[in-house]
Amino acid sequence: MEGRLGIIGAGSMAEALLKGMLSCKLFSSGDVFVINRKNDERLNFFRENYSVNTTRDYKELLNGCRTIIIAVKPKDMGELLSHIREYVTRNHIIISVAAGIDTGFIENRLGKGVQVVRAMPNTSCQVKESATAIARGRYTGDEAIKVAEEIFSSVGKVVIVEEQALDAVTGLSGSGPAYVYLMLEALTEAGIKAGLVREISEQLAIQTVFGAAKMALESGEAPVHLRRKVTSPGGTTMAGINTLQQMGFTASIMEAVRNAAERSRQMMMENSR
Ligand SMILES: NC(=O)C1=CN([C@@H]2O[C@H](COP(=O)(O)OP(=O)(O)OC[C@H]3O[C@@H](n4cnc5c(N)ncnc54)[C@H](O)[C@@H]3O)[C@@H](O)[C@H]2O)C=CC1
Ligand SMILES: O=C(O)[C@@H]1CCC=N1
Repeated sequence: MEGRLGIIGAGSMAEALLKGMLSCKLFSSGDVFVINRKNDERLNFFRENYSVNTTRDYKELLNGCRTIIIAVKPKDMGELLSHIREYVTRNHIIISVAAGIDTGFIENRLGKGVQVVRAMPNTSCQVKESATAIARGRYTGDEAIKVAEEIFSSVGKVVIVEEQALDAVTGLSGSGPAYVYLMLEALTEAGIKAGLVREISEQLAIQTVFGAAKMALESGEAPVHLRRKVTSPGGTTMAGINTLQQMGFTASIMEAVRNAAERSRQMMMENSR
């Protein structure tokens, strides 16, 4: 991609994204500038491991890069925006991945009709398998959306949605990898309890989730049909599924996504105070 990329916040999300983008050569490391707050260790780590440029100067970052990814925690957004406000122009493309921070919050604090894209990727960016949704702000042009789409397409799949959908996206696919990891932990422990050694149990659990996801993606069949194919009447799967449903599996997942989406909405309220 042409031009330089600035990344604000050198945390786990920034690292996952950077790894994915560099590995598919969307940007060369020399064209990436990273800044982090009061944490030179993290900047050293980024410089040493990814050969990117690092800076402690917001002005240098904003003057040198047109596209900026903001990956700080939601609670730090207000303070950060006050630091960069004077250096941001309408030519910049500001892409925020912060959960529960809407484009209006960013636009109000940056002023001048700045182009903002709100994105919700997940940590699978690192292996180029993120599920990302992006939404445009009030002043965001088509080209800015294209740039964001290209960035997140390089690290997985992208959907473009209206901003009001982003709390739901956050509850489903932003947080979703953690639900799947929890399931992997549980499957592994269950396998051990049923008589397997840890290494074998974990390997089988991970491959099973991977294979099921791949089938759902590639077979063209709906998950409900795929599930029925595994479930023989009176067989082992039915015994397992019946237990899952009796213990509230579907209800738990519905409630988990609802609560996470609600938390995203709450975070907006907390941060706008
Ligand atoms: N971790 C995840 O799975 C996902 C996280 N996100 C969002 O990504 C954002 C970052 O999350 P993580 O990487 O997990 O957090 P993190 O805590 O690992 O990283 C945030 C980094 O931002 C730095 N920072 C804070 N204020 C700053 C400032 N004013 N200037 C420069 N750097 C500053 C911190 O020092 C820290 O290194 C959050 O807003 C989160 O909602 C979005 C999707 C998934
Ligand atoms: O837990 C969080 O708040 C962030 C946003 C989505 C995934 N992790």
